[in-house]
Amino acid sequence: MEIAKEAVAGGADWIEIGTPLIKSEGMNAIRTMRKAFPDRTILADMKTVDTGAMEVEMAAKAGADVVIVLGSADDSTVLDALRSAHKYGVRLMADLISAPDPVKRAVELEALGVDYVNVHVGIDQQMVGKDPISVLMEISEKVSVQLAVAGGLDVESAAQAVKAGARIVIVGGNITRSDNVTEAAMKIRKSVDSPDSVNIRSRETVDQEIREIFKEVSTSNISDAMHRKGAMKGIHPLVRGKMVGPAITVQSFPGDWAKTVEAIDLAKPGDVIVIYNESKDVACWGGLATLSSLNKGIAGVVIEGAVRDIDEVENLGLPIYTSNTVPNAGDPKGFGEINAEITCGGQTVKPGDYIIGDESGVVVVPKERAYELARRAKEVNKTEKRLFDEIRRGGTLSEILELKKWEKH
Ligand SMILES: O=C(CO)[C@H](O)[C@H](O)COP(=O)(O)O
Repeated sequence: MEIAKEAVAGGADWIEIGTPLIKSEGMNAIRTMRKAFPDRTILADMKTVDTGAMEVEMAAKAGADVVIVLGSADDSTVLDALRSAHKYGVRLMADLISAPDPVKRAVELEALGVDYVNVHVGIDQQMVGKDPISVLMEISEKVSVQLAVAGGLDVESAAQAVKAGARIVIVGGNITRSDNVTEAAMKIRKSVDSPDSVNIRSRETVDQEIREIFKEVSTSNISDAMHRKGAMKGIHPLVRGKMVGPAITVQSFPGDWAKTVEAIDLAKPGDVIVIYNESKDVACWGGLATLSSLNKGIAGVVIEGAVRDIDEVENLGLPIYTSNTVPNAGDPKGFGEINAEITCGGQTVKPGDYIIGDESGVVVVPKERAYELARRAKEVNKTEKRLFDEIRRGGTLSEILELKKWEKH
């Protein structure tokens, strides 16, 4: 309710009751919003896939103005939903989320008679890099039904969507999980009203985007996004500083520091050297290796094993995370391997996996899922910002999360 009030203050015309809210609170979510916002259009995202007439009737009687049916539902469901919508005086929007051929289906849905077609890329799909704008452009050339668009829209993509022909712009997380909902809604409003005034930046490479996001979020955000996995055990910051980069791995052996130091020469600027050395009593890393790493532009070092020359490495400032410190080193014997799969801090690390370190410790993100997990961590980060904002206003975490209600039963 607070978020809805703040979004309306920022210029939102419609209030969408999202599917998760409908699933957790049922039709009462629609009734409550209807009562609180008598002059706003209430959109009920039922995502109906069967019993179209019954679900439209429920939402309409609770106070919705527009009800969403899944575009990929059977024609019989869409048609019966439409009959019910006409009977109860509401409008029907068909949502193209996950439709196998969205362009073809949009044409069919227009022919079936829906009031709106929503070109929608779902939240999970956004996390793997999909966005709705290019499909929207294609669809808007083929239909004249009013088009809505949704799927991770922000100030820039909202403007692009309007220019591509969208009449309704549905924005979720970039408003609802902002730490200033009113301001976020105002910015979207402005971009929808004057799309030509918005400067569209060119996109970074995927690797740049991953690094940028991991720099913005915390290791705790990332571990949450990985369902509490990915954190190294027993590895702590020795020289503090945010560290982000792909791993170059080193498997070394007690008393030997040859491979740990040779890895510096193989590493590229921005890499993180991740070392497993069995010995907690003989150092495999020290001040000279640290200075060499700085010369190569390495982002940081993680060592399950021991580091020495602590005064020097602290002064040099390269982020180092380790399990132990000792004064004595071994010798460069030459055992071990560079860029083999290793275990460090209890986590499997492959070359190229993303390694992120901060005050809380180190997490490992498998390279195959780096983009998705960066995006998901950013969502966790946004949610936490919103929670901080609500707690600052005087609440407590358990009140805001309704912890008792949502404990596992
Ligand atoms: O229907 C939804 C998810 O299925 C969302 O409401 C819609 O995608 C808008 O949210 P966001 O802008 O965060 O994608």
